[in-house]
Amino acid sequence: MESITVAVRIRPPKFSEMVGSDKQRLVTSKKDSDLVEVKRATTSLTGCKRTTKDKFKFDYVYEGNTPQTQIYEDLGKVIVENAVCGVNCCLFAYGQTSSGKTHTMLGQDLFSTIETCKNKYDALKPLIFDCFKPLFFILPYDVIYSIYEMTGMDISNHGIVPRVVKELFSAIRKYHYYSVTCSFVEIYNEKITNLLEKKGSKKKYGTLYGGMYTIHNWEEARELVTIGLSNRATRATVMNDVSSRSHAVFTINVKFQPDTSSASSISATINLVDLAGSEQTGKIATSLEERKEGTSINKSLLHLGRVINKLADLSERVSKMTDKKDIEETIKSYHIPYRDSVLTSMLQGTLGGTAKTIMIATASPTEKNCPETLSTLRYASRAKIIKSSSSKNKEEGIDDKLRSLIDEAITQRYNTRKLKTYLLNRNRGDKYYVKNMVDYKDAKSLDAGKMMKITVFVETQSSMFGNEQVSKVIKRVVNDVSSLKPMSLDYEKATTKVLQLKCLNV
Ligand SMILES: Nc1ncnc2c1ncn2[C@@H]1O[C@H](COP(=O)(O)OP(=O)(O)OP(=O)(O)O)[C@@H](O)[C@H]1O
Repeated sequence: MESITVAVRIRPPKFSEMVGSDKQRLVTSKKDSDLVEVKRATTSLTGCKRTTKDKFKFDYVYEGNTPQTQIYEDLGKVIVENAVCGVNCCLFAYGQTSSGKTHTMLGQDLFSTIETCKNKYDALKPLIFDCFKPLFFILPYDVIYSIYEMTGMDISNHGIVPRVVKELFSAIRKYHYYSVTCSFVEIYNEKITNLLEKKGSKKKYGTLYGGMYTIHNWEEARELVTIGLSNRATRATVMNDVSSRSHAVFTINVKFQPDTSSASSISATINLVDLAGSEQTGKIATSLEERKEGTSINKSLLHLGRVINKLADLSERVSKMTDKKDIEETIKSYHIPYRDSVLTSMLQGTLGGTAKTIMIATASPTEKNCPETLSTLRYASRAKIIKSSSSKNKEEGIDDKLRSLIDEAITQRYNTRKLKTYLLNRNRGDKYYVKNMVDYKDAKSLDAGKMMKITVFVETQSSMFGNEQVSKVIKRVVNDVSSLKPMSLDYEKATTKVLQLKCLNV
């Protein structure tokens, strides 16, 4: 059993923090050290003023100038490596508002930012501490762009999410069969919203099935992330001009067949989470609505904390046991309250246990934020106790795959038949036409693409089945679908006509 990985990233001080009265930096980490030290002024019971030092030890501690590439190399790469071995993963960023969570998880697509901002200062604000900064203020964009293209340097400033997806595709591209689906949702006031489907977003890539978008390459994923980010609930607060007021969860399901000669496939789920700010409500809320929002954020972070505490408690108990049976039984009977909040229900299966879990605690370096920083570091220390033993998801054998295809085929066949009946009866008058169409609205869910996939799968792999009954079912479905093909054009026309009739209130 290993502890979950916990890293701390201290954001560089902002300009205002360097020149104002708040300039004293209290969070320090010695170079190449895994220690964070928080110095704070306290007053003893006798009234003496003194400086207290709180020390915390983590797996990684990053200071302000650590580049995004380094964070990815240490924390993101592990996620990809585990996922391609079939291990579920979760990486989440926790910290107060404006401490750098979104910067770490999503970062900025520098060139598209320059395109949209058309303002050097705004576009380059996030790069203020980058060593490339002087160049941007002297040279025009296109010259800079060409220099970076020529040198192949990665200055995209992308965060962990786009880098993980990019590397994931490079890792699985070599396999004969693979599928990647993703979703990007936000949890705001305990409600889940699909960030890829909100009004105004132009869905250019991917096909939606069961709430997940199928993506074929990293450019498609990048497009989806951009759409999602533009739909996210943000608001200017006293501490951050574009504060994220929701938890954003980017989920990737990956499935691939590593070996063409074997029929089994490997699958894994990755949850990448940018949590909403963990500060006390009073610190940034100025209106009733903001207070309500802050309370909801705090509540769900509290539930996450509870789950973390329970997982840590379970790990402590289990570490004292030696008998394998006792350990198994304790784990089985121990209740972890995942269902108490939307966030923890979503993360169940990728937090602790057999999953690879990584937490990045982000912190501000200034004195003013000292109480919040201490609270973040304490939360992170608690998470450090959680033990997990990453293990692979069960490989899906040919039987499982076949079973799910048959279930799918049977549903499709049912819909096909309904559609067929409808098409044959459609000449019986307009009223019947509409009623019938409503009755048979399920038929609309007939997915030609999916039937095609099943047919190809059956045709190419039928020799493997060796099961007469199974072959029969699949053959019947294939026949049904092909008999429907000539009618499908009519079906399109029929749908349009029904819509027209409905508008006329027939
Ligand atoms: N490591 C860093 N290097 C350079 N700039 C950073 C870094 N971390 C954060 N920033 C900048 O600080 C500002 C606030 O960061 P960010 O929006 O990521 O905070 P946050 O924790 O997500 O805040 P909120 O919870 O309010 O959304 C942004 O302008 C961001 O670009």
